[in-house]
Amino acid sequence: MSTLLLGVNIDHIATLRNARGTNYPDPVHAADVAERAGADGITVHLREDRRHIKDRDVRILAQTINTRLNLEMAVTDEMLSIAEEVKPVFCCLVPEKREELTTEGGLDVAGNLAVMKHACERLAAANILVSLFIDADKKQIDAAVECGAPYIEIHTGQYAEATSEAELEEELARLVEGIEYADKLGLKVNAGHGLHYHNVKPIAAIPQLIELNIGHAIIARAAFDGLATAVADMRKLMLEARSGV
Ligand SMILES: CC(=O)[C@@H](O)[C@H](O)COP(=O)(O)O
Ligand SMILES: NCC(=O)COP(=O)(O)O
Repeated sequence: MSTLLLGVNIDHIATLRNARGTNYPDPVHAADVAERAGADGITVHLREDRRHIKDRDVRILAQTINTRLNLEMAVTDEMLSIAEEVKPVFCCLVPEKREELTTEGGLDVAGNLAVMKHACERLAAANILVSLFIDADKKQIDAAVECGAPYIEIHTGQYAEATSEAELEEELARLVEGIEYADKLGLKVNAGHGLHYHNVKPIAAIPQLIELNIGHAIIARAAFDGLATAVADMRKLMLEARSGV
């Protein structure tokens, strides 16, 4: 069975820094520690309101990390221009609402086909690998194919928020069905949002998945155990699930 990659989202290192307006903790330092602990990639979400990651972080990370930068961003002209200039390896296009606490769902690619197609073409022309953050919904998966995006990231938020065993099973089944469908259509499939140490294994065991992007839980665990341990422990759980442990 193929391996499963871990992209570590370091947004909330920036949240902590910005809480006091200091220059520490620095996401650039966090990326280095995460990479040395086994992260396969670094993910940051440059929100339009710059509530955590700042432009400076993205620019320095693009020049300093040793793995792959995955820049999450809204589909706006401003963000597309930043991506074209900074040239991360991956750009994950995500929906964004100014007032949301965190990302609440997947993109409506099917309902905004022309805009999404144009964004995918702009990024592809800049040699950036595009990923569309969508729900495990066949209509959205078909639309991602139509846009020519090589990757999708399946939103696992509803699975993470399930409040009963039955709901969890139902959400997992929905994710598996969508991931299998996307894989059959030739999309490369990642997943993420709300994954933590106690819910990651069933997702990590889905064989078609290439990478999981995980942030909040790892940064929260890092406050007690240190970032290197938090990354290594998450990676261990993912790889155990992949090898059937
Ligand atoms: C797109 C996605 O699922 C998340 O990575 C998102 O970036 C989380 O945003 P916050 O880090 O602001 O919660
Ligand atoms: N795209 C998902 C991501 O980067 C991390 O989300 P979370 O683990 O912070 O919820």
